[in-house]
Amino acid sequence: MRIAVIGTGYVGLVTGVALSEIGHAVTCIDIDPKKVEKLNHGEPTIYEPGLQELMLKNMEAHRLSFTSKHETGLEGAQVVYIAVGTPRRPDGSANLDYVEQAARDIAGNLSRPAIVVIKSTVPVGTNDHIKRLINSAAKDGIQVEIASNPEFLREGSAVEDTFNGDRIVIGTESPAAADVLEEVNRPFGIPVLKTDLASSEMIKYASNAFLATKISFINEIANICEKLGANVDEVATGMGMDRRIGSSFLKAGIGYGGSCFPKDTNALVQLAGNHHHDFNLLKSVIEVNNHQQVLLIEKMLARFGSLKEKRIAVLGLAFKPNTDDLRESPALVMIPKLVELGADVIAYDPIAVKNARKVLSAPVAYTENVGEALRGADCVLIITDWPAVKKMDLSTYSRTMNHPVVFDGRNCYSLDEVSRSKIEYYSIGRPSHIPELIG
Ligand SMILES: NC(=O)c1ccc[n+]([C@@H]2O[C@H](COP(=O)([O-])OP(=O)(O)OC[C@H]3O[C@@H](n4cnc5c(N)ncnc54)[C@H](O)[C@@H]3O)[C@@H](O)[C@H]2O)c1
Ligand SMILES: O=c1ccn([C@@H]2O[C@H](COP(=O)(O)OP(=O)(O)O[C@H]3O[C@H](CO)[C@@H](O)[C@H](O)[C@H]3O)[C@@H](O)[C@H]2O)c(=O)[nH]1
Repeated sequence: MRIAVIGTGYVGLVTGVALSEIGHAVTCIDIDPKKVEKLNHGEPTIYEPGLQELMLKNMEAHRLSFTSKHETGLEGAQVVYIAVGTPRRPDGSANLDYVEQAARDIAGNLSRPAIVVIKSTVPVGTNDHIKRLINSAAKDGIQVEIASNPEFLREGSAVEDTFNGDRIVIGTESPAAADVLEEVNRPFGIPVLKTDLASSEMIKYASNAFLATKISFINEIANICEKLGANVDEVATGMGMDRRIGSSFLKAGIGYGGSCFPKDTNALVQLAGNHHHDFNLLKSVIEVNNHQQVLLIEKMLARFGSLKEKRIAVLGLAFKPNTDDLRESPALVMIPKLVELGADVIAYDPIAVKNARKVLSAPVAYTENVGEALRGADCVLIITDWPAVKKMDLSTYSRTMNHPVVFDGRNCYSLDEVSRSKIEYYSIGRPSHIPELIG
């Protein structure tokens, strides 16, 4: 099948690479010529384990190419994926400007009838709107069918998720279009759910909202555990053993970040509100998450009285490990707050420092070496559960820091291990550890 993918962000690039890997001829189009130039040199524009090898393999096999010209990329395409951004507007709703522009680009350049597949996360009704937009503006009256095919990959494990997903959702108006897309995806060997457009669009928002709800739920349980002396990790393990509940997304911490959960939960609240439904449950999920991001700073203030001139080592900037993405990372809320409180911050991340320099204006020192961050620090704040942090021997803290006081936003260490160490330790939803003789 001849396929065009519009957008080479996370979703567009991984989709394009994966579709070429299963044998399709794919051209990825991006309006950013710098991205296209990099891609044409075999360099992915995102950090994603396993992506570059697959990309190079399929470029060499002439199944995968990149262009900044819609006319070239759309030439002969039978299926066109839209995978452009749908960022949050100030009121929380999804901004559809990029999707609409992609639709106009398709209308102006398509050379044959095609199925247009929206992979971007879009509010219910968008597929319908985009189909009308393309068909009313179509060059030479060329008409398209529309399909919703939401993406469920996670950053940091995008390649793995794409080839081992739980389901592929295909929403269409016509069974014929659904059959074509089922055929396109057949080599993945993943169960396909064929449904209508609106339900498909809703499955994406409902899935992200549900996962975010699980996280805020366990974070609230964590906050109660702290008051009662229980250990949230034990509680989550016990809950997760019930197959009706499931063990995933029950890891308590400083809250969810990333380019999707914050944006999509807000968009769903807004979408419901537009149709006179007050989505109170989801509003609370968002509120709990926002509060969770500052709770550890409150604990730091309770411990030290003031953070003025305290040297704080922040471990992790990315919103989760295995990505250099900082979009909606708790670091973007917590670091400026620490600086505002007068702290002297040195931030460690193995791969996200370059991106942090672009988006964090607070005066912060950066390092890609965890030891350098710890040297002479008065306390540590763990924001991302990077393997290098999780694997660290706890004696490193007591050997290198001024005072080994650790505020762990990701529950990286077992309390057993901590109790045998000399560190003073505060985590989420678990008893603190305060050894004797710490200043
Ligand atoms: N990032 C994720 O992990 C993830 C996972 C699932 C779903 N999604 C959804 O997928 C969509 C894309 O997300 P992303 O993170 O890949 O976005 P992104 O912003 O990283 O990338 C979008 C790309 O599209 C390009 N673009 C914009 N308009 C264009 C046009 N008219 N023609 C060609 N290129 C154009 C941009 O230059 C950019 O490179 C969003 O709706 C998002 O919610 C994202
Ligand atoms: O038990 C957990 C699980 C996750 N998180 C946090 O939640 C955020 C999101 O994590 P994750 O879901 O792993 O990453 P994303 O790449 O944002 O993926 C989510 O968002 C994507 C975009 O819509 C979807 O495609 C994925 O299915 C969905 O998992 C991160 O800050 C994690 O630290 C927790 O705090 N506790």
